[in-house]
Amino acid sequence: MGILEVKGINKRFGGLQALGDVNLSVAENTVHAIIGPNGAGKSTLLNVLVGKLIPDSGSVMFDGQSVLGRKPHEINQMGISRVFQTPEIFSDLSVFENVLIPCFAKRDGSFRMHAIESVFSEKAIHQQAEEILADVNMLEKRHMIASSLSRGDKRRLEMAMCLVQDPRLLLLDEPTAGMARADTENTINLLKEIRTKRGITMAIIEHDMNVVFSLAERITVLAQGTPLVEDTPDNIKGHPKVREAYLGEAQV
Ligand SMILES: Nc1ncnc2c1ncn2[C@@H]1O[C@H](COP(=O)(O)OP(=O)(O)OP(=O)(O)O)[C@@H](O)[C@H]1O
Repeated sequence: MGILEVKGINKRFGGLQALGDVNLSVAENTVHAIIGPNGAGKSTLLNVLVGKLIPDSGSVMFDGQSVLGRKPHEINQMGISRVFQTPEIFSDLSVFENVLIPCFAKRDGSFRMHAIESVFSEKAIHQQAEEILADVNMLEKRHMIASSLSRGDKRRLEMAMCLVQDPRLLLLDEPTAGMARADTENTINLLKEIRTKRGITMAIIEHDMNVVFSLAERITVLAQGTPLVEDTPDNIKGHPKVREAYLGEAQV
């Protein structure tokens, strides 16, 4: 039984069946890639998982609890975080200030403080922000303005902000889209580090097969809204059904 269990998901947009009977099981503490040609339904599936889209039928269970019908922020509080193609950071603020924002938001969202406790908690929050920046190897860049970072480091910063919430499942939507090689490598290493240090389960949508094969332990191939094959990267490589699905696109 996976930490994420998707069963029989169907989603239509008018006459178009974007998802047709999608089943997916993501095991805890693994990196699971969802790949497939353009229009296969990958983003639609991700949007269902984070509560942005309501499917016509099916179920989504996270750690034994139903996700469907919950609002995106409630799903986030359950421990599911999504990372978008473009890092969501505050460009005009420093690296450190960026990480302080979710730290304070977490404190203020969880309980009210008396003034004296608030002062102590502020120290603790600064320490927490430093620890998280150290975790993603960004402590030395804490005073830099976020807009001046490389794309790979922007991704590192965003990931630090995301880690404040202590997610158990990270959903990554093409995390290296549009990146130069060096930034892509930076991001692959970042995700490997987070996986090793924190054991966070990851489901990743990605077109770059180098990224997929560097990170994934399981791969599900979607085509026309339906899972074609689910297997290990070695078995997916050169799989005839996968080649057929990708005909005319990037080689797998
Ligand atoms: N809001 C929407 N309204 C109508 N059709 C949609 C909507 N969102 C997606 N679709 C259609 O559903 C199908 C699946 O789209 P989706 O974006 O999930 O595919 P994808 O696998 O993520 O593709 P890509 O790799 O190009 O991002 C496509 O045919 C798309 O045009």
